[in-house]
Amino acid sequence: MAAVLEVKDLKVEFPIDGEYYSAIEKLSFSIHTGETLGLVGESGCGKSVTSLAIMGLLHPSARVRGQVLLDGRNLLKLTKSQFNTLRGNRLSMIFQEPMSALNPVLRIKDQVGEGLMVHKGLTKRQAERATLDLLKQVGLKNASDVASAYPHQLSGGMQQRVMIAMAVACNPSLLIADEPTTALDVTIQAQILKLLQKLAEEHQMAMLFITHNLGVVARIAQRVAIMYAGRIVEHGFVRQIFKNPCHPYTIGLLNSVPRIDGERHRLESIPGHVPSLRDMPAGCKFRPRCANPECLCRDSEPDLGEVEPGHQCRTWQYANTGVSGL
Ligand SMILES: Nc1ncnc2c1ncn2[C@@H]1O[C@H](COP(=O)(O)OP(=O)(O)OP(=O)(O)O)[C@@H](O)[C@H]1O
Repeated sequence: MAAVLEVKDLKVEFPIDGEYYSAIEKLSFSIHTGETLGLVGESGCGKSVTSLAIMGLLHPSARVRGQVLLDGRNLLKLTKSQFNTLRGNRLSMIFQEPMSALNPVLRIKDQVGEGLMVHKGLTKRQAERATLDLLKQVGLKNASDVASAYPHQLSGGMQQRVMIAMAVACNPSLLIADEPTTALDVTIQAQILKLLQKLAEEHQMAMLFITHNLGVVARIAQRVAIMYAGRIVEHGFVRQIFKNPCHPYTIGLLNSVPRIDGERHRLESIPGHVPSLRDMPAGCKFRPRCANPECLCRDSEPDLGEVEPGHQCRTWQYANTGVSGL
């Protein structure tokens, strides 16, 4: 199957007090047609910087190296206007807070319709008809009432459905979903996950699903990349990561996921915190929080190595096994 998105050796640095500090390092992954990759990590691990780099929305002062290939085209080489054409068209994104992405003074039909007119060249009338279809597709039954409403007249779940309608309007190759259910209550979260799953299948989209919650990933993604301090520390199929987690950070994240099988157990949080960019430890970045710090981790950082086909981990145990591709 063809890779829709290939991120190769991405590095992002930000200037702080005149010096550059690295927020993303050695980041490589790919997503194929119809596939969802979950990108998981605590706050400050670099998930948003990754998505902003792909979307071409990083602050101009950021220094970006490596390659971000969408359908084989390196996005890091695009001009601003080429990026503007791509965004909302081949490349879409939905955010945690739909209200911050919707325009409060425009009716829903004008906001959804605008993308269709700009990117698909529809007339106003055609765009209105297509908008109604899209609103129905995302499960909004009273589509014509929703189309005439302003964002504040809709519930959070409805606003998120509208955002999803806008995001899939032009059949993107890649949809980035950044914590899209975090602000919603649990029942609505489940509905939105189901909707995204259905649309990804129907439209054969590749999806990058960003979250801090491994439990959510298990429900929507086929593969998962665990991120810590701007690096992928473990990567594999969801069943591999849940059955055989190998990196101490992944194990820590799994111990902090509430069980849904009803069995009660104590949730453990990982002691310590994600290092800030100016505070990165030498060697393994997780070492200060690790329950079993190995002496080797102090001096240098292990590369990703293969645990089993499709499953890679950044610990010394696997460091010299090589990686057959992500
Ligand atoms: N413009 C910037 N200038 C300097 N540092 C930045 C900038 N943007 C992000 N960072 C730093 O990069 C690191 C990664 O941040 P990022 O926002 O990607 O984390 P995250 O995993 O998405 O967290 P959250 O879940 O809270 O959004 C953090 O240490 C953050 O402080």
